[in-house]
Amino acid sequence: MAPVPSFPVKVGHIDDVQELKKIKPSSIPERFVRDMIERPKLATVTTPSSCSLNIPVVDLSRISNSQDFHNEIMKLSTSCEEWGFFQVINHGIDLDLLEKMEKIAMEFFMLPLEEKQKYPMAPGTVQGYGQAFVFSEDQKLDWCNMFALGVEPHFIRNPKLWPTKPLDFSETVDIYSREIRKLCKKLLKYIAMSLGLNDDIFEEMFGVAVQAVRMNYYPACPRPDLVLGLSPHSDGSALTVLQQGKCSSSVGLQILKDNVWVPVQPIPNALVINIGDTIEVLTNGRYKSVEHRAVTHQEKDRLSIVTFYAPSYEIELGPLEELVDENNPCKYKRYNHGEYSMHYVTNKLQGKKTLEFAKIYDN
Ligand SMILES: COC(=O)C(/C=C/C1=C(C)CCCC1(C)C)=C/O[C@H]1C=C(C)C(=O)O1
Ligand SMILES: O=C(O)CCC(=O)C(=O)O
Ligand SMILES: [Fe+2]
Repeated sequence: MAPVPSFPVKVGHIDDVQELKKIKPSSIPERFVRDMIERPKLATVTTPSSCSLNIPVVDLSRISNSQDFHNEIMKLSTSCEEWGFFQVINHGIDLDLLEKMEKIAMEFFMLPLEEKQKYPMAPGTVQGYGQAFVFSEDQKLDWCNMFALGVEPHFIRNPKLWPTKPLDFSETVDIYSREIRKLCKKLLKYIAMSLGLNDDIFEEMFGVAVQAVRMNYYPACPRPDLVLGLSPHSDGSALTVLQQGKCSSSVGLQILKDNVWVPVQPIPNALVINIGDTIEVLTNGRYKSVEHRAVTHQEKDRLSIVTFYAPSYEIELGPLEELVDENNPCKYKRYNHGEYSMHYVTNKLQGKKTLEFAKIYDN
């Protein structure tokens, strides 16, 4: 079963940030204003050390070339261990398709509010148009409009939430998702190789993988120093593939490395990949599901298109025995992924707190 909370959720009024921007309020509504500790530091005051760091870039064409294979797989391994994030170039996905996906996502967000509200995200759920992960009336809100759809397997789809406008929206999401699915399978093979495991291990274990797509639209914000585009979180997926909008050039994604928020500089035509909680658990913490967030910009808007790729809800998982020994004692319990998904989607985004579900604390 797809994870859906069964309890009633009262979230209060949630302002649509695109509409807010149009009425130009004299101040930012209180529900969006973050406590001091959470507020992002603007680029001008970001420490120089964090600015000079860049997440690694993995070139997939080098992995399929026998001469470069070893070095590139090593780079993939270091990226997953030290960063939990990397950008892939030469990923093989048709650039026109990426562009088309960006175009239809943008066209959707530019529709009148009444049209978008035909596909509402019900309080406490994660599919449709609105704000996900809001569970109470006093919870702070993100400066973001989201539109999310379950894609695979088909039973997680809610056909009522697939828009009829723009006309080619659903077809494009389907074609795009098929290509991203192939990429995820390929990446998981390489990740398995980088760990010295059988390259089919994840594919065989995952069953029919769950796949969802979320489009995040962050309008420009008059006070980016007070708000967050997206709250800090780690992803509950095995892998996440993130496409940053080309038209919107603002840098918005930040990852937490050694306690510093490091901005991810978009590389044209690259895709950002991050390790999700499932791979952290399976690798017994060797590959990290890293906390990340999005910030907004005073003048520029930003779009991101995010695919979550995860095992079937039926599977039981825990650290792979090959990655547990006396030097690396088992850090996570075994659990059912459907239960983890339910836990993930019924809790607010709060850094790495959701993964506490699986942690063993006594070693
Ligand atoms: C920040 O994370 C998410 O929005 C998210 C949601 C994914 C989903 C949908 C949009 C539709 C129904 C399925 C699913 C829960 C996957 C993250 O996805 C992660 C979280 C879990 C758990 C997971 O498996 O993928
Ligand atoms: O917009 C971004 O860059 C971050 C999106 C993200 O982390 C998510 O949707 O889970
Ligand atoms: Fe994320």
